Amino acid sequence: MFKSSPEYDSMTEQRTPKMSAKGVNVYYGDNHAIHNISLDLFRDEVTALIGPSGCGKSTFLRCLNRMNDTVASCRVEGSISLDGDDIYASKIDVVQLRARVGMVFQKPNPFPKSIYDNIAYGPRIHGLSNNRTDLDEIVTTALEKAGLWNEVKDRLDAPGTALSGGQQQRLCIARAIAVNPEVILMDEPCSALDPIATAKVENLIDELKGRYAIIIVTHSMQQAARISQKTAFFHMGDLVEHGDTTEIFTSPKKERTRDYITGRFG
Ligand SMILES: Nc1ncnc2c1ncn2[C@@H]1O[C@H](COP(=O)(O)OP(=O)(O)OP(=O)(O)O)[C@@H](O)[C@H]1O
Repeated sequence: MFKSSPEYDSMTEQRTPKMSAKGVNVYYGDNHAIHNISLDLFRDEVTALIGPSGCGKSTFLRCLNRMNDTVASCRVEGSISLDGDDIYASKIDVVQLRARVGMVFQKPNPFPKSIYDNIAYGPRIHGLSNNRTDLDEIVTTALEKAGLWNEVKDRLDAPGTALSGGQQQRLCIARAIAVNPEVILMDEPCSALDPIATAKVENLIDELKGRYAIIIVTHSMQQAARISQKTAFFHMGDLVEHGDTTEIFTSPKKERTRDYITGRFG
């Protein structure tokens, strides 16, 4: 369905974005929620979306795997591509798209199934395993990558919902990983977690960034500074500024960004 593309174009010596948004506008009925957003997202990088409540961070994030399709009043204009292919094209299979562009939500949401079946569900419906041995391997690997294997290996049949909040969130990350995504979207993945569980998820994000493009919505500027390489600052539906995280936090170019990061509003 999609053509594969190199991460790096040796002719132009430029990195090819994994995903690219161009002129994206989103409306909920008459509410023009985000305005003309253009942003490139790269593999091997964590991009943090920051900004005050209601500025459109989650709306933009949800456009990247068409989660907004589920909101009846929502209209998306502009273009968003994955490896150069328009994800809003009519030929696109949205279930496949959401496997390639996985999502982790604010509140851990394991299925009411065993730990094993939480992970095995996606690979089963996407036909990624031919037999139980393959499936066992996928489950083990996903739990290892999510840093959860040692904590759950002796109780794979226990319900996912019986894990602690932090473990549940890592289970949800393992579930996203199990279907071989290329991009992982995270919508405030630590906001329901305590500081220790947050630190584990942040370490995990850092380990995962070498394999995926990760885009994370966070209310915490400290978290954005700790875990992201790129930061995009949204305000009232505008993408005000985007660039290297260090630069955004130490020498922002726009006054609105400066005011936000210095705590003048937000
Ligand atoms: N499902 C929805 N239906 C109608 N309007 C919505 C919906 N989701 C978001 N909006 C509106 O879109 C605008 C942007 O909201 P969004 O949730 O994207 O902001 P946000 O920056 O992620 O906020 P927060 O940090 O509080 O989660 C707001 O005006 C909000 O009321």
